[in-house]
Amino acid sequence: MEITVKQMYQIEENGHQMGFPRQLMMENAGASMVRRILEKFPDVSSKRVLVFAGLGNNGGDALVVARHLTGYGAKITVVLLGNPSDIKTIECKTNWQILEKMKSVQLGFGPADATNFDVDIIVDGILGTGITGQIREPHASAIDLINKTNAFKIAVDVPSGLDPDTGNTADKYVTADVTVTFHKMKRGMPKRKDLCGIIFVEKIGIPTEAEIGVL
Ligand SMILES: NC(=O)C1=CN([C@@H]2O[C@H](COP(=O)(O)OP(=O)(O)OC[C@H]3O[C@@H](n4cnc5c(N)ncnc54)[C@H](O)[C@@H]3O)[C@@H](O)[C@H]2O)[C@H](O)CC1
Ligand SMILES: [K+]
Repeated sequence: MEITVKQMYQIEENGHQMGFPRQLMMENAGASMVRRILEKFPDVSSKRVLVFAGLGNNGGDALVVARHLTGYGAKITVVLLGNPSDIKTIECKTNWQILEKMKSVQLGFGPADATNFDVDIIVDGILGTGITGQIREPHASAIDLINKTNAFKIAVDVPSGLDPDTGNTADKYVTADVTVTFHKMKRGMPKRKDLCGIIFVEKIGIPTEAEIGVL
């Protein structure tokens, strides 16, 4: 079954109201991505990983991926696309503040902090279901950078720049090798495997009753 962005946000809110907080949804989302990364790269401890994080919860998911991957010995660089003080959500900010305390993770603050980096894996946590309109800077430059590399690209929830409802793209968009989308397939994704790559749908612990009245 495929759902709309509006339905996803309603389900997320219902889950939160039932007592399953967004912070845990985010943790489960990031952990589910790491499982898929480990499937593809059992030797991830020898890999250099570049994580792009936007200022919303798509970025928050990516910060969780970064933290979990350090536990497997991967060399992690996280590039936040903006000022930490501009992070939009408490869930994303909480994860950023943890990374700030982790010497094992290199932190950057814009695409310029990522250019001299020969990476094996890129995590696209720039934009997810909260995308609106044409891509603004520095997100646009980050997307260009991602597409220029021949690193393995895995998208958080949606390839950044793809409209999850329609499958249309903004002026810039990530072409991913794999997309891990959460809870249920988003309506506009199956027809855009050219951008999503292989799509995995991962449950993140939201009670199914959160769908009552929505689906
Ligand atoms: N649905 C769930 O159960 C869960 C979803 N998770 C993740 O959360 C994102 C959605 O997060 P949200 O904060 O609502 O939006 P985004 O992070 O996708 O984007 C908002 C962020 O991006 C900026 N922005 C929007 N449009 C543009 C643009 N055209 N150019 C530049 N910047 C743009 C906006 O200003 C905000 O800063 C979902 O995709 C999942 O990944 C939860 O973490 C887990 C549960
Ligand atoms: K994304």
